[in-house]
Amino acid sequence: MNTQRILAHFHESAELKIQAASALAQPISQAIELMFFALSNGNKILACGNGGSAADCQHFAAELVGRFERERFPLPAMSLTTDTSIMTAVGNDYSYREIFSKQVQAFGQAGDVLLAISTSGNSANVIAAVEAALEREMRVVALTGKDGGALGKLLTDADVHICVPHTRTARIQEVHLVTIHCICDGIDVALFGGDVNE
Ligand SMILES: O=C(CO)[C@@H](O)[C@H](O)[C@H](O)[C@H](O)COP(=O)(O)O
Ligand SMILES: [Zn+2]
Repeated sequence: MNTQRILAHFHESAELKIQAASALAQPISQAIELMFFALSNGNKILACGNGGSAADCQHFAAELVGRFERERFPLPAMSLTTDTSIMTAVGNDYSYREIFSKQVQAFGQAGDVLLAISTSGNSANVIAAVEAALEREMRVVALTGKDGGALGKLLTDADVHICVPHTRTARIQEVHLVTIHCICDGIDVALFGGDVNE
């Protein structure tokens, strides 16, 4: 295969990351503060998203419960994308739209944070989860792209919207991943101070 396409992917991805950094640094910093505040007060983080974003949720939860770059105690984060019995039962008996919102209603408590990931901001099940979270007085950190979709419009001033300025799903997901790593690093720095890579 012509390597031109491969080079184009790398270049577009790298250029977007550089371009998005200045726009996203502030909301990412707010997301770190919001999550650290919740964790410091005995609250937890729930995460939901579809497809590649489901994988991102699991990646994030693994880094909080296990570790990111430093040894530390486990932090309470849970991906709502992993229990196939819950998801198939709710999807089958109710609707696919409710597979995350029912779990938010079951596990979410006031003060918890929902990490809602959707590149379009228009996935009905992620939107329903955000609505359920807001009803429970949880805070929301939304990772989106494009124009933030319907999800972006639901958020309040107490929530954080990290909207990647691009239209291509794959590129948006790649920026979501570096954002997740920034958040994990920021939580570690908030816990322990400046780190090895400063
Ligand atoms: O990873 C990819 C595409 O790169 C896909 O699996 C993608 O995540 C799925 O099509 C999702 O259903 C897209 O949903 P969303 O990001 O618009 O909420
Ligand atoms: Zn993907």
